[in-house]
Amino acid sequence: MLVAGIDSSTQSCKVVVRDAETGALVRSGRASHPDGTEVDPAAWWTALQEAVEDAGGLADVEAVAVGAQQHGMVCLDADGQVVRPALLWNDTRSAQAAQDLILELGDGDEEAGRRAWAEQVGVVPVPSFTVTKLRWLADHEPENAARTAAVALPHDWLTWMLAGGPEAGLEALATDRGDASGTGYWNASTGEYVPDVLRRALRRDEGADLPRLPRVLGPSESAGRGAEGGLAPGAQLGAGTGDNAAASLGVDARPGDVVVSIGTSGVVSAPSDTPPVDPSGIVAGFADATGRQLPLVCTLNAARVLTATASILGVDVGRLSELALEAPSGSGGLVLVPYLEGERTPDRPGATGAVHGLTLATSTPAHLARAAVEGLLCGLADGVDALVAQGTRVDRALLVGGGAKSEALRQIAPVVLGRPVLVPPPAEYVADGAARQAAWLALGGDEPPTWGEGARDGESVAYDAPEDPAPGRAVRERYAQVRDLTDR
Ligand SMILES: Nc1ncnc2c1ncn2[C@@H]1O[C@H](COP(=O)(O)OP(=O)(O)O)[C@@H](O)[C@H]1O
Ligand SMILES: O=C(CO)[C@@H](O)[C@H](O)COP(=O)(O)O
Repeated sequence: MLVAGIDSSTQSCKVVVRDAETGALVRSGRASHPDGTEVDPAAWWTALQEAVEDAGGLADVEAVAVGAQQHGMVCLDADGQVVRPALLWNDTRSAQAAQDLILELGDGDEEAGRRAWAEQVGVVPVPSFTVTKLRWLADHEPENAARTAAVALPHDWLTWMLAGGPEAGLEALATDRGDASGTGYWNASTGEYVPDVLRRALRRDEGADLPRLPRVLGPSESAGRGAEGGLAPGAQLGAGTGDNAAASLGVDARPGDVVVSIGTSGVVSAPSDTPPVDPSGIVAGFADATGRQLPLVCTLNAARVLTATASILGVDVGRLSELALEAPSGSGGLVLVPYLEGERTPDRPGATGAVHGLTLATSTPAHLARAAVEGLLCGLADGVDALVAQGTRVDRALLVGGGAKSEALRQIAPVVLGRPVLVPPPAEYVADGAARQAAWLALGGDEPPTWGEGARDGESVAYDAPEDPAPGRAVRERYAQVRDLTDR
């Protein structure tokens, strides 16, 4: 029996077809997404069609599930038509909205507002979260806000499109705990939507209608069947989930593991039984795709820091990695603060990147290459510290995402993170997690199927934590000296 998993992420769409019982890879496909932080969902649908075709079609799969970039705001009108292009997780135009929503919940007191959000919703708004995008819409495009009859996320919308889209009706919209927890109006601790927050975001009066929200399915529940004549005709549709929850399932993260994902975003997340309550907003109280919690820290700048630095140096990312490994640990004091798209963690949506510590000695391509890798990792190491401060056990890091292909990043990660790092064989772990969820739906049972070594397309590579933690500490201390010397 075959199942399929989809990863509709920021930069591309990937499809894997795997054996439901063993997890063995049968075939795969991919297609690119357009650039930009505002994207017409039709582009995701086109890319999914191309990726499915590249993967040899889905006519023979029993079940399919979609993992996708989190938080994107997809507004639908009463006929199921998209109201405006989706605002993505890395679109920072709702920075003021985030600030306003914090202040409003605290009656003008920011600290009280942060505490109220952390306790009542499990997250403190940053511009990534859907709730802040809805407030932006209400303030800047009130006609579009008024036309919005339903709000979905990228994975909800793609799953619904597989089920027939507008013909299936808005009532067919479904989501899962993992992605719902990234909206800012669903609480992962209670498992409930928080309608008052949605009402507040949209500035709708008490008693006025609220847009329809997708039904929140359990981890192995069905979202219906693929429409006849569609991309996956008759296939069972899994609940799907956000890409980070899917990656956690795909890589089979266990307590003690922190998944470090170097994609467009940099993410550290760890499966847990305890929802975090972090008024600083650094650790978001998200849910996972197995029924548990997934405390998570996310930066806006990760793999693209490497491509941007490679472009400055006029080399490719392979050469960037070689250069980085030629420079000394700490890059001779050269630090690259990688806020190239503004930053979410720390919450500095208007910040820009910076280079500190240029001297004649550090003015070399190798020093800059290493500073890029170290800067990117220092931001993530701060995230790991924040997870630990919330009581999360972190024994080792599992490195995934496109940037994990960089040998320099692999070798420097244990130094900066101060922990052993395991790099699973290169694979599409988000799509794999979605496929495992689809297999769970198709096969039944209380737990997702255990996929052994047969599901792995290669060997994991282990990088030990350094015996001497001092160089790693020095890198982080130097980074901390200059991290905040940037505009907001
Ligand atoms: N060998 C490599 N070294 C560094 N970065 C790489 C390498 N291979 C791919 N990447 C980067 O990985 C990113 C894509 O990773 P991916 O996890 O698919 O991102 P996303 O899920 O956000 O679409 C791209 O920015 C690409 O440049
Ligand atoms: O906003 C977050 C997590 O909160 C991002 O992780 C997005 O989910 C996009 O992921 P990638 O495309 O970078 O994988």
